[in-house]
Amino acid sequence: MKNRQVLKVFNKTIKEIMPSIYLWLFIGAIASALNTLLTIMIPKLLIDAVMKKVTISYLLKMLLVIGVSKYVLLETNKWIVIKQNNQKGILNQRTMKRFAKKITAIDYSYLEDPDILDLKERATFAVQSYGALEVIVNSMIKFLTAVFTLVGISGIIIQFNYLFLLIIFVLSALSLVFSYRIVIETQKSTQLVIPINRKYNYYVGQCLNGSQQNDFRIYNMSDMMVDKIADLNMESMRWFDKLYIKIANILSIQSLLNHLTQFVTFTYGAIRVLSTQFGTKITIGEFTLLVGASQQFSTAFMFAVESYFKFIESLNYLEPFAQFMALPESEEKHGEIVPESFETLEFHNISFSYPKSEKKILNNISFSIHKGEKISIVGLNNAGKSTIVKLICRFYRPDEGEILYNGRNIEEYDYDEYMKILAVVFQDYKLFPFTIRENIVAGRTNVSDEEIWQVLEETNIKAAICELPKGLDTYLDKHIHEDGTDFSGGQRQKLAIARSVVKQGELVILDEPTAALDPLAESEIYEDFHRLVRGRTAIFISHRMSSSVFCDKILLLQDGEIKAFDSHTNLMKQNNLYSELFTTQAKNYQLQII
Ligand SMILES: Nc1ncnc2c1ncn2[C@@H]1O[C@H](COP(=O)(O)OP(=O)(O)OP(=O)(O)O)[C@@H](O)[C@H]1O
Repeated sequence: MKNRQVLKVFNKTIKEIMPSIYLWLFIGAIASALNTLLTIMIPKLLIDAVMKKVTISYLLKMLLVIGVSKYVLLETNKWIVIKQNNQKGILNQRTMKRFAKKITAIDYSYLEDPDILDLKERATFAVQSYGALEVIVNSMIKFLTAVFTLVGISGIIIQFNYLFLLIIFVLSALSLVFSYRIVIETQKSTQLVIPINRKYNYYVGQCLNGSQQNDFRIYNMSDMMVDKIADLNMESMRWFDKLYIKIANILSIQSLLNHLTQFVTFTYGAIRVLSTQFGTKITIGEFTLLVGASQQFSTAFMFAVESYFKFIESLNYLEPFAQFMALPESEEKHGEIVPESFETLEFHNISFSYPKSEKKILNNISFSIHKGEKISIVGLNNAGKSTIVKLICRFYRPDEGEILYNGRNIEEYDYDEYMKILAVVFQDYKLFPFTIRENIVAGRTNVSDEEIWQVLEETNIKAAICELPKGLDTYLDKHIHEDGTDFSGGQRQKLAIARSVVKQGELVILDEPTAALDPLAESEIYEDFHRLVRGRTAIFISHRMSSSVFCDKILLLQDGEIKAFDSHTNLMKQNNLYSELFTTQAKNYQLQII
């Protein structure tokens, strides 16, 4: 992405979340430049007045005017800086909010794509750790201030001699070439260190993760992890050491150039005071003005170019953020039709491979589910069962074929409206750090406590919640809420199932919903399954074959193809993977009973 496009995204983001910042930026720059110019002028005005032997009252009036002007400018500057800082704080908050919203809105497939995950990581670094938007605003303030100051100072110096202005300009420009090198070197090193830091943070995260401590202890991983972290730390330090040496060398050359500028200024000023060699003689007051202007010119010039490069550098940093923000959102792909009540869901010659993968996960599969049917999808690990769920959820698009809901391609439906049809418990379902009620209701309005308790009873988790002092209003994560609760895996799974039931989607999908349940709870869920989904259409995925007995039909998936789609009774009459899996599991259970 080019800088111009990144700037466009920046501009769009600012305009959307805080357009007033531009106005404050401009006013602040003018006030700051005026303050600098007045500071340069004051010694000249005072010295000239003293040299001209003005009256005391004139001098006092002059001091009063200067004092009041300086005070007003300083107060204005202070007030503007407070305002700007306040706005920058709000800008950061709003940017993160915007970014978080984008993450939830982009196409799901992106969140399983390693390149996009890397981009998200870099974008997070840009806006959170580096604060790219704030850095850009800061560099804009500095740049504008420096440009306004430069214009004023150049106007002063040119009154003395335009050649002198040229010399000061060339020396300042030379100094800046070295500043540019510092920016480039820093940028290069930071980019190189990002992958090392990512690994470092990953390993540190693994060490801090409480849930992994059991394996750490059993397999004695502690020393290996600590060594790995130390190695990565050393690796990043080596990069930074190299960078610091380079920067130190560049800074000493810059310092030399600054001394040269001072030498030229004082020599030229002294000649102008003492002789007419380079023009008419100047007063001591004008000499101080020349020296002050020359020093401020170098500083302002340095600021202007440095802030410009900082601006460009921040645009580079912001690039991943801009790229991420430009990713298409799921909602952008949707149609506008509001789906009607569930009648059929049909896979029509569907083939699918995951993005950036050659492997065909589903190969020309076709099947249909009718209203009220309970379907079990059965297959070995990696057969593509969860992939079917992801396609139904529109997380991915099929490469070939169509998925039809009530005879219409699911893409034609309004995304949010289509999502309302689905009540899914994923294999890796997540509950959120909100209250039990908020988790279960999940954004639905008008859900009565009675309804919630009824579902909780059916999913066998009511008793555990009743025991909690705050009941439904108990928070689900003790890490964040001290008075929260940490349910067991099985209890959480029951809550996730309850959430899907409360959602009242017309198509219920349970992908391995009972993996963390004990055998009793599992058997209750199976038995209650029909009641839980209350006559709705359901797709059920489980490796526990006994669950299929409760379903109307079993979809047998093997090597990306459908090998059978029939009832349990019919499938058991044949010799197929399903009957093999079923009898093997049943035999195991019988053996265990014996
Ligand atoms: N995001 C992804 N990118 C690339 N490949 C993927 C992705 N998700 C899944 N796969 C691959 O697709 C194949 C099918 O996975 P899927 O999860 O659909 O199988 P499954 O039948 O549900 O397996 P299991 O019974 O183990 O849950 C697997 O080989 C898996 O590695």
